[in-house]
Amino acid sequence: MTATVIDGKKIAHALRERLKQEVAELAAHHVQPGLAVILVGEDPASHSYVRGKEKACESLGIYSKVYRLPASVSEAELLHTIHELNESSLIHGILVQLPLPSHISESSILLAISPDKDVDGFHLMNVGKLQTGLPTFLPCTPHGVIQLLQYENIPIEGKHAVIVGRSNIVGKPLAALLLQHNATVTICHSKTVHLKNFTKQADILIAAVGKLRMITADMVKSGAAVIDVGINRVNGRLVGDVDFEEVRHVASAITPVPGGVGPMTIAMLLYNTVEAAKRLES
Ligand SMILES: Nc1nc2c(c(=O)[nH]1)N[C@@H](CN(C=O)c1ccc(C(=O)N[C@@H](CCC(=O)O)C(=O)O)cc1)CN2
Ligand SMILES: [Mg+2]
Repeated sequence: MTATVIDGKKIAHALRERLKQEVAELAAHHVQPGLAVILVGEDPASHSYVRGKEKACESLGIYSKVYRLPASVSEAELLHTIHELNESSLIHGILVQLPLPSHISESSILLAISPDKDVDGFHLMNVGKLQTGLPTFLPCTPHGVIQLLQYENIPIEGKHAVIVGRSNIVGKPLAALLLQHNATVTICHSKTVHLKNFTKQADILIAAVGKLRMITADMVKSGAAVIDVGINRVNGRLVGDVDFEEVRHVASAITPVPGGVGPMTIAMLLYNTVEAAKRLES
C-alpha cells in the first residue's frame, strides 16, 4: 500500500480563499476583523509562527497588531496589555503565543483573555465548553486535524482514534473533538506501557509528542490514517514524529511535515478571528 499524502497547504489555501470572501462581505458592512498577538521573548520558532500569522491576516484583509515584548516583561504588565485589548473595539481576537517564559503563569494569563476574544480556545471557560459539547472557539491545531480528515473523507464515527500526546493545546482538546465526532478515543503518553499495543489498534493515529520519528512502521495498522502533529528541528530542517518514508507504505493516508497540520493551524486561527468578529459585531 502507498498512502495518500494529505496536502495541508492546499486544504489550508482553500479555506483561506473562503475566509477572504467572508472578510470582504464583512467589509461591505464596515466590519474589519482584528487580531492581537502577544509574543514574549526571543524564541526563533515563536517569532516565525507569529510572522506567519501576521502575513496570513494581511493576505485576507484582517487587521492585526503584534505586541513583541521582552522575556523580562512582568506578569502584571502582560495582564495590563490583555485588559486593554479586552476593551478595544478594533480587536476581536486575542492570542498569546506559547510557550511563555517560566516566571509568568500561563494559566493566569490565559484566564485574563476575554472568553469572547479567545481565538485559541485556551480560556478555562472555553475548555469547559469544548468538554461539554457547547459551541465555542475550537483550538486551532485540533480543529485543523478534524478539517483535514473531513476534507479527505476519512470517516471518524465509530473509528478507533489513538492520540499519542496529552498536551493542553493538542492531545486533550483533540480527544474531546474526536469524541464529539463519535470516535472511540484512546490517549497515550510518555508513561504508557507497551505503546505499540495501542497504536497498532488505531484506525486514526495521531502523533503529537515532539519526538523525532518515534512512530515507526511496525507501530501502525495497515490502512490506518496517520496524522503527524510533531514539529522537530534537525539541522534547521523540520521533521515530524512519524517516520514518514516507512509509514507511508503501511498507512492509507498520511500528513507530511512540513505541509500537513502546520498550515491548518494558522487557517483555523483566521477562521476563529472571523467568527469572533461576526459574533462581537452582530
Ligand atoms: N498560542 C498558541 N501557541 C502555540 C500554538 C497555538 O496554536 N497557539 N501552536 C504551536 C505553534 N504554532 C502556532 O502558534 C504553529 C506551528 C506550526 C505552524 C506551521 O505552519 N508549520 C509549518 C512549517 C513552518 C516552518 O517551516 O517553521 C508546517 O508544518 O508546514 C504554524 C503555527 C505552539 N504554540
Ligand atoms: Mg505539518
